[in-house]
Amino acid sequence: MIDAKGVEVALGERTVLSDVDIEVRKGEVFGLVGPNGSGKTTLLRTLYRTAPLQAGAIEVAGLPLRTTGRRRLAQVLAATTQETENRASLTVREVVEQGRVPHLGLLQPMRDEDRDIVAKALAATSLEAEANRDVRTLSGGERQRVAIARALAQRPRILVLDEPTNHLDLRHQFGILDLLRSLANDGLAILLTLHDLRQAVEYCDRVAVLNGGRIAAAGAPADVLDEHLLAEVFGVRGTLRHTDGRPTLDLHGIA
Ligand SMILES: Nc1ncnc2c1ncn2[C@@H]1O[C@H](COP(=O)(O)OP(=O)(O)OP(=O)(O)O)[C@@H](O)[C@H]1O
Repeated sequence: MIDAKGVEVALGERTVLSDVDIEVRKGEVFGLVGPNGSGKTTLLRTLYRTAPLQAGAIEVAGLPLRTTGRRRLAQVLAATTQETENRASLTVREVVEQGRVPHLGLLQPMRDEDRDIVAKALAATSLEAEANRDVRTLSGGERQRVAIARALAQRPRILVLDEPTNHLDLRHQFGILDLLRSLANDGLAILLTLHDLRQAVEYCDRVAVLNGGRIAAAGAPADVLDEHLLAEVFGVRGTLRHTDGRPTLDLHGIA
């Protein structure tokens, strides 16, 4: 669903990503992890084209990113960014309805099926009770869920999320991760950045570790996030365990 090869990105004078390959498949939750400044957000930004691709090639749902139109791209790929700030006076429902825009003709009003999709996106993110509130009055966590609801309303094949658990209390973190898991089980390809390596181990089918703009390792989290890599890349001590056949990560502090 996402096939990136040899991605190189420079911002200003700095080369921020070099020789990055990733492949995200239908039905999987793929985590991008790495220390601060390692290039995670930049890699996501290349996908929605707010960071320039100097070299390499990216295909999304079989479409070459360089030559695909904005609207066509938005029909297959939806993204939530760290900037969930909304300055206009819109209700939660109106923001989520924006997700339908790539599927409607110019000036075409919302159809019943669009309203139904919006209602489902609001329900999936537990926002039904907030639907008529002005988004500017919401907490950071509530806005995060609005951004996810808008992306879901786009009915994409690929969902890209930059730190979707940021600002969320623990219950809503697990709620969102469970939701993403079930969306992947239904066939969506999900690419997300995460800082919490324990969540990456528990929720991601595969991860890629970015370090200094390069892929340091990629694969199943239990194969990748070993003691050596945790110390080398993240500077922490950690141990992987298997409980009831599922991997979990214990972190013990600074290496
Ligand atoms: N517009 C820019 N101009 C120059 N350098 C930039 C620009 N944007 C980001 N960078 C640099 O690119 C590098 C990668 O940044 P990026 O935001 O992709 O990292 P990240 O892994 O998402 O970090 P974090 O975990 O802190 O969110 C950093 O060193 C950052 O300072």
